[in-house]
Amino acid sequence: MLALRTIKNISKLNNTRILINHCYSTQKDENYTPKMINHKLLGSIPDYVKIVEVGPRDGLQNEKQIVPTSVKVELIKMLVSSGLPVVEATSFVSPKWVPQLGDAKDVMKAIRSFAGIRLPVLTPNLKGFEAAVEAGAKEVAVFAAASESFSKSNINCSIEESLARYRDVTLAARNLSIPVRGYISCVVGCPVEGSVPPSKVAYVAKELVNMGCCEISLGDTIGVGTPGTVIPMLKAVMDVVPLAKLAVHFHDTYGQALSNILVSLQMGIGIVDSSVSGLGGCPYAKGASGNVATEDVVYMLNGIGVKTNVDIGKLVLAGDYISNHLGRSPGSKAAVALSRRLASKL
Ligand SMILES: CC(C)(COP(=O)([O-])OP(=O)([O-])OC[C@H]1O[C@@H](n2cnc3c(N)ncnc32)[C@H](O)[C@@H]1OP(=O)([O-])[O-])[C@@H](O)C(=O)NCCC(=O)NCCSC(=O)C[C@@](C)(O)CC(=O)[O-]
Repeated sequence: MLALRTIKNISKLNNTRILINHCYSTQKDENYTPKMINHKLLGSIPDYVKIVEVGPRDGLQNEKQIVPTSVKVELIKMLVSSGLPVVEATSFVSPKWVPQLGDAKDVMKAIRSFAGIRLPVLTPNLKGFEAAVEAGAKEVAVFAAASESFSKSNINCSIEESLARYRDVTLAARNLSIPVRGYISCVVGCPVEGSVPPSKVAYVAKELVNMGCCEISLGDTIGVGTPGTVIPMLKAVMDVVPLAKLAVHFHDTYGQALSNILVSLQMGIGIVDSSVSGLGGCPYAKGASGNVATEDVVYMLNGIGVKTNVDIGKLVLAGDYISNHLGRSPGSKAAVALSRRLASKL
């Protein structure tokens, strides 16, 4: 495992980029519309990317060994301190289905007073929504799928039944002025059905927007996508949903996540989901690996001059903290390389 002193110095390696990030600290992510810049190598891309950190939820939900609530809370605190604008905190789902997140109420109660940060939680139905609001959640997310088989195995109902449930959730949320994000799983491939038609993804996305979801996160749940399948899917969704509402959510099973993110940026998308240290995987998507690592995303965005406001050194510290707890090496190549590079200079 990496020495604390080593990691604490990583910020210095990225000195120039971090200065740029601090200059950008006035960026507001509410009602965020990407401002495009003409990149001399990559064409038109957003000048700022809003990173939605999903580590404490998507990252941990598949871990067999129960992580203590205090560790989850400390992880969220460290992620918040790195400058991330949104940290998805937990899920108000059935503890029988996802035992790891059975402490959602306690996590939410411990973090709800954190200032200047958005801490959404997943809610699969009205029961979850009501519990989340009672625990202090100010933002929620619903999660549908573009594949019938996955919908059934993940939330025990058909796509249409899930949309009906989410109409109830979005209506209740509107009455309380609570923003709702909509996830779509299996946007390019399903573990049971194989490839998924872009028109199906576009249909579900439009339904979620029509019921009031303010953002649509397009999830390659099993990480099978390449630019060859991601581009047609994004085109179909962009025909029916405003670009500013779209986020991408790539798992890195086949090592394609960064390429897929890059083409998404080139298509104008400015919101990217990722998980610290590459943690993650859906308990109902066998064989799927973790989400793309937040450290790797920030490293790439720093390298192409796209702002995020995130301090990569602090992010590496957070990744090391949770990896230490789980007893494994950090799952971010950038984190490992930055730490080694710094260690060799000490
Ligand atoms: C949706 C349900 C609840 C349906 O589960 P069900 O068994 O069909 O629900 P039910 O309505 O028949 O209720 C059964 C029991 O669950 C309870 N229950 C019912 N609702 C809740 C709730 N909200 N919170 C707590 N308890 C709940 C309910 O009270 C009852 O309790 P009992 O009477 O047996 O004691 C279940 O299937 C479930 O919880 N699924 C969640 C699965 C999950 O969390 N998957 C991972 C998240 S999605 C994901 O990771 C993909 C994503 C978003 O990251 C994007 C991507 O990568 O693709």
